[in-house]
Amino acid sequence: MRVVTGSEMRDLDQWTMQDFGMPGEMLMENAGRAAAGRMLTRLTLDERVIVLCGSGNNGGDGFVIARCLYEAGICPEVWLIPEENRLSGEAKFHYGLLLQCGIQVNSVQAGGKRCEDVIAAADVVIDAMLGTGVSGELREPYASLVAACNETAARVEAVDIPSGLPADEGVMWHTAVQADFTVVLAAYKESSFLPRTAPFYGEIEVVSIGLPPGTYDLLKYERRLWQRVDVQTTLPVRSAEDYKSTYGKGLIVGGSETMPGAPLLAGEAALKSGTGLLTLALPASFTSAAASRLPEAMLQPFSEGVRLSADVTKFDAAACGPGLGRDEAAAHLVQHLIYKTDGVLILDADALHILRPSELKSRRKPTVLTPHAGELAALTGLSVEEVLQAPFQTSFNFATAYGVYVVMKGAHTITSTPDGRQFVNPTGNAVLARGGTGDVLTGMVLAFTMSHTTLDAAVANAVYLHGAAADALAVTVPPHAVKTSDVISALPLAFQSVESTD
Ligand SMILES: NC(=O)C1=CN([C@@H]2O[C@H](COP(=O)(O)OP(=O)(O)OC[C@H]3O[C@@H](n4cnc5c(N)ncnc54)[C@H](O)[C@@H]3O)[C@@H](O)[C@H]2O)[C@@H](O)CC1
Ligand SMILES: Nc1ncnc2c1ncn2[C@@H]1O[C@H](COP(=O)(O)OP(=O)(O)O)[C@@H](O)[C@H]1O
Ligand SMILES: [K+]
Repeated sequence: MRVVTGSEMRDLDQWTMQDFGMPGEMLMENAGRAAAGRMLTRLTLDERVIVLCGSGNNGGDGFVIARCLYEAGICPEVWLIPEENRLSGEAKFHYGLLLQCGIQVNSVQAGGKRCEDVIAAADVVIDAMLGTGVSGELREPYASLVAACNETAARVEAVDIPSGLPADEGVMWHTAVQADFTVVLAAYKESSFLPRTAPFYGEIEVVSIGLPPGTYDLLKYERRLWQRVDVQTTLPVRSAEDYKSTYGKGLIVGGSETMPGAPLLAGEAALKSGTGLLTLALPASFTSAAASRLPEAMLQPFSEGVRLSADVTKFDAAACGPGLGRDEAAAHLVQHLIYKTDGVLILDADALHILRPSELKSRRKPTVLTPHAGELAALTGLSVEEVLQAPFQTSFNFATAYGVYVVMKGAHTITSTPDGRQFVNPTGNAVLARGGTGDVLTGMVLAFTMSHTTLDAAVANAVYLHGAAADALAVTVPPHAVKTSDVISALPLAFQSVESTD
């Protein structure tokens, strides 16, 4: 399932109409009919339904939806917001069809009965006022109608985008319809994954509108949801012939006097995600505690302030950062790993604060960075607010500029590849909003980079299953009564959830 910007969506529509030859009226019929189909699964014959139609193509979808509801025996009250003469193109065509069916259309501009009062008295409001074409502050009468939608007790179902909300990240916006459901046309829009804008969508359903196969390949960059089926088709199957080294030799470097637990969480997660041979490089003062907690791991003690004695070239993959601290010795360690490791290097937590980004360009083997918004802000010199406003662009820019994978963590983690593709993660919940869950992810990424055929799948699958473990926990335990190591304990449930055939 693709994730697009407003302008990419317009390109897709244009290619479908001009190059593929599908008339715009047909595309709009497909869109409206598909949206109506979803809405009809919730509508009952006794509900008072109002369809609000704007002047652009989103309004055109509203005319089609109204006609489809009539076909199904539901008589919505249709309201046209602009003057009739403002309609053009496909929207005008479908307005004409609606009138030919003998369906009455009320006009907001005509005066008399107030649309706001009808919205207040409705059971269901279908919001086809504004879609991807919205720009700037909402003008009247849209601003008042959006406010009325947000005051009514009715169920609000938006078409494509809740009116007023931008399709893209990074756009200033003012107010928007708070929908209960949004039937998204063809592809997710970026704003459905951003912390500030996602809540306006309510529950999202994506419908196909008949874009021809291969259309998405014409877009310059691939940006898509990483779904269960992707995990199912890329997760390696363990074979009876496997040996302990089949899944690689992994190294985790981290820990300091004040944060001894972080590398242990990463280590336990790596072991529970398939790693056969794991070495933990930790400050010498707590290796005995580590040995009793993780007897499966080998240990490389280092005295704080002293460099790592292990030959890092012997490892297939290394992860560095959890609990490491940010002093000069830690910075030397990170630099040492950047220059000396001969496999995949994963940098997380403190390592992200002390690395010099320019040094990443010297790496000949892949590098994976796993920052949250604050860490990506530190890496890029932007503010956290700027990163949160444009997570797609910020992580894309960093990944492509430095040739690294960037896993920007959040409620919808975005993985960017060095060549500019992006995968959005659908799993996870607020169970993960607690200290140490990022360390767990780091261990999983380490394990998966050594077991998977491609690094894209390794990173995206680790993120997916990390979230799936939290989802499995959330259905069995109240989210308050969880600690981070419970997420590791739930990993078998996460693996099972993708292995089952239902
Ligand atoms: N062929 C296509 O392009 C298709 C488009 N579709 C629909 O078309 C939508 C996009 O259509 P449009 O590009 O016509 O744009 P919209 O329908 O989103 O809105 C454009 C109209 O809104 C007005 N407007 C913009 N900003 C405003 C503001 N701040 N305050 C008040 N009015 C404002 C503009 O004057 C313009 O008339 C999609 O979201 C989707 O619902 C679907 O029908 C599928 C096919
Ligand atoms: N509300 C949430 N919904 C889904 N995932 C979340 C949420 N909050 C945090 N996460 C996930 O939890 C992890 C937190 O990582 P991080 O911020 O590095 O924590 P720490 O440094 O304490 O380990 C990330 O994988 C992030 O995507
Ligand atoms: K809308």
